[in-house]
Amino acid sequence: MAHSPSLPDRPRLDLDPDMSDTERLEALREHFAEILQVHDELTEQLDSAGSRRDELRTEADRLERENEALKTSSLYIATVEELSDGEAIVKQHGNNQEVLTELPPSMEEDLTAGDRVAVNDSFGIQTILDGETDARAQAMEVDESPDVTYGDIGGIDEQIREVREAVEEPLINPEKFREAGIEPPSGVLLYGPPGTGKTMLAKAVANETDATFIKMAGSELVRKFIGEGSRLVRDLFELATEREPAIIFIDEIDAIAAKRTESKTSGDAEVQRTMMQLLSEMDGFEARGEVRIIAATNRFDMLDRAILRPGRFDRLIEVPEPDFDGREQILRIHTRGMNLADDVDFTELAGETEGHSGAEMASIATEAGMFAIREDRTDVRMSDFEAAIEKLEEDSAGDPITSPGYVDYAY
Ligand SMILES: Nc1ncnc2c1ncn2[C@@H]1O[C@H](COP(=O)(O)OP(=O)(O)OP(=O)(O)O)[C@@H](O)[C@H]1O
Repeated sequence: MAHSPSLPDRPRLDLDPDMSDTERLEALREHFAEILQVHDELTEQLDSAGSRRDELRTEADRLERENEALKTSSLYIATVEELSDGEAIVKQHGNNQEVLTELPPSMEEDLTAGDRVAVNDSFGIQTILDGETDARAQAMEVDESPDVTYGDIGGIDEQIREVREAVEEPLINPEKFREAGIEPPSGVLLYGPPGTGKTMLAKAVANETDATFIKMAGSELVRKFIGEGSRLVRDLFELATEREPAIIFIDEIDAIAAKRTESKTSGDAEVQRTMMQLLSEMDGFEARGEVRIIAATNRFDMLDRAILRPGRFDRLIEVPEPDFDGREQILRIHTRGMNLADDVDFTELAGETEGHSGAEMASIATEAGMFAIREDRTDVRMSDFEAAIEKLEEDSAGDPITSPGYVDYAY
């Protein structure tokens, strides 16, 4: 904080009774001059205090605006663990951080331990969530306008064409199908190894058709929302109908639609109920208008064939690992914004990355950029890409899931 400047000393007037009139006059003149000087100094201090006040006012306005923005920004989800005397211990979901927070008086009566609440950055409780809103919000990722385009996806042009034909056409030109007297595919299943662009494809279709993208992960339904699976599947289709045109994307569908014999959770009636709900939603699908459904799996071999019957996921599209040209294209896409040195040779890099997925090609590009930054350079060189490939191979050597040779699925 700035200190206030000290005030000038008050001028003293010392008049000696023995002074002559001339001396008195001189002393008075001097005193007057001193008073004028003090006056000037005080005026100057007043001016600078005035401008400091203006500065503080601007700062206060800015803080107020920031405060408003904070109040309206995103909230975190937490669970109330204990309540006592106007205070509560809440535990934030995700990072499990526990915090003691003061209760707003208006909420004291309504809150009980175990309630789920929305808290702001300073853990102030903003609202009490009902269970339904909370699970729905957590289980589904809703994106009104995803920004992925077909141009961002490399090496799977044929798959893009097939998805456009099966999902985009029926949404944009439904009359074409009516006139030709054919039913568009009900659901599209994308299958293939991890990180090959399946999610990107679904997002790009939503973008291209101005549809809302609604994603649900099968594995989360089984792991996180035990007992809520079938209700959430119903909610998923309900939400899509509310937001149509919409693309429903069910990732890792094998988690809820595995063959009984192979599923680890085969005995789990809950998983079975979730799958039955999905099938019944899909069977009543035609009436739903502008909603299209895409699912993805890395484990095609595990799927219960019931979900592949006509009227359900009846268009299967394999999304394989990128080939030589695909890897080159993906690298080009992910280095579009980079400052590349002249020696970067994409063809050579594509040759050195056999067996790597699209996601791995993307991480090679990012890692190469990091190597350049670490060396304080702004251009990314061939040697950075080579170091990035080496790092990726070292990192995945001990990890059978991401290592290039992983072929645990059979089609
Ligand atoms: N064909 C591709 N073209 C460009 N980038 C790609 C491609 N495939 C993967 N990527 C990169 O990898 C990331 C992950 O890809 P995506 O989520 O689409 O894979 P996925 O097939 O859905 O994987 P998973 O089966 O693990 O869910 C993308 O965000 C993108 O950066």
